[in-house]
Amino acid sequence: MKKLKEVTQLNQIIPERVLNDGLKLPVMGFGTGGFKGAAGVKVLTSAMDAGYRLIDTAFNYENEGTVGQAIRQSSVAREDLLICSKLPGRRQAYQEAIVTIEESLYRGGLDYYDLYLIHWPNPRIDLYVEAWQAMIEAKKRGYIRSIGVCNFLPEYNERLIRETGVTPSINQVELHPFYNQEQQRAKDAELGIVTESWSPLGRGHSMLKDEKIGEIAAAHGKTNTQTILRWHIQLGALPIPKASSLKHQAENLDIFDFELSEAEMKAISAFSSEDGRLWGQDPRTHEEL
Ligand SMILES: NC(=O)C1=CN([C@@H]2O[C@H](COP(=O)(O)OP(=O)(O)OC[C@H]3O[C@@H](n4cnc5c(N)ncnc54)[C@H](OP(=O)(O)O)[C@@H]3O)[C@@H](O)[C@H]2O)C=CC1
Ligand SMILES: O=C(O)C(=O)[C@@H](O)[C@H](O)C(=O)CO
Repeated sequence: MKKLKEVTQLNQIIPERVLNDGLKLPVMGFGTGGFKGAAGVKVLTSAMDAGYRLIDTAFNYENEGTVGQAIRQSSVAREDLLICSKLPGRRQAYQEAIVTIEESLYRGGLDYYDLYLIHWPNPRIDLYVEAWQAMIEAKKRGYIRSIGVCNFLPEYNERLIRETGVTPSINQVELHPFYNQEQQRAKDAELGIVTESWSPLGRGHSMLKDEKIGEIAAAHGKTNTQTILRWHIQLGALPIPKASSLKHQAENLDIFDFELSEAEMKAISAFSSEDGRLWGQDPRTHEEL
């Protein structure tokens, strides 16, 4: 793997990678679930000003407006930011999906989203292919630059590709040391899809204080959180940690000057188990509307 430090450009804290449709994304983004209103705007402008460029929101977070307001207040130009939102499960029927994407744009006060993802597959309802067709159309209309999915098992992605000929650029899935998604990552990579890690820190899980991870972290003069984020990057996954204080935001950005060894990577991956999903959200059965 090319050392990430080598590909970092001037004035750009986070290195970039290229998606299968040519869109360039920072290798780490910023999660926004729960950041709303004036307090949310403050957190988000702080994150943008600190160096985060890829911002992850969703129709269902009810904070696309907060994200839009933060964009207008931050020191960063809109075109230098990559804003991602998501289509809720209850809006997967074709026409509803188109209108929802338009509504997402109005909520954010934006002309376009850089990325838009199907939030959950909800296979029982069986509308995700129709939703995908709407996303393809929304991209053609210029509402979205790049389209992807969340929580899609390999068979769901294969079906999208088979039935529409269009491969998602991103698959955002639960991924952290307790659930390292080894098979999902391999299959995403085979299909040319970048795996993004949601809840990359397990939402403040005890892994942030774990002694074994602490020993690895100490060997590099880093914190557990930095070590876990670095593990995501070296796996080839794209983490989107959330952090409410500038202290944590800055700490989480400071991960591009060290490299974990193969043994250290393996030791962190070894926390994982088959039932390691922290909230039991198996996309086969877990539905979100
Ligand atoms: N597509 C999907 O289905 C899903 C997508 N997501 C997306 O993923 C994003 C990230 O996941 P999320 O569930 O929010 O949780 P994370 O795994 O990002 O964890 C966030 C928690 O970690 C803490 N934290 C962050 N940095 C540090 C640090 N340096 N030291 C100590 N604690 C720290 C935060 O505390 P503090 O605020 O005090 O810094 C917060 O409590 C979401 O916000 C959302 O955008 C999430 C779930 C599902
Ligand atoms: O945060 C998200 O994007 C979700 O999909 C959440 O609903 C998450 O799965 C959750 O918090 C469920 O309790």
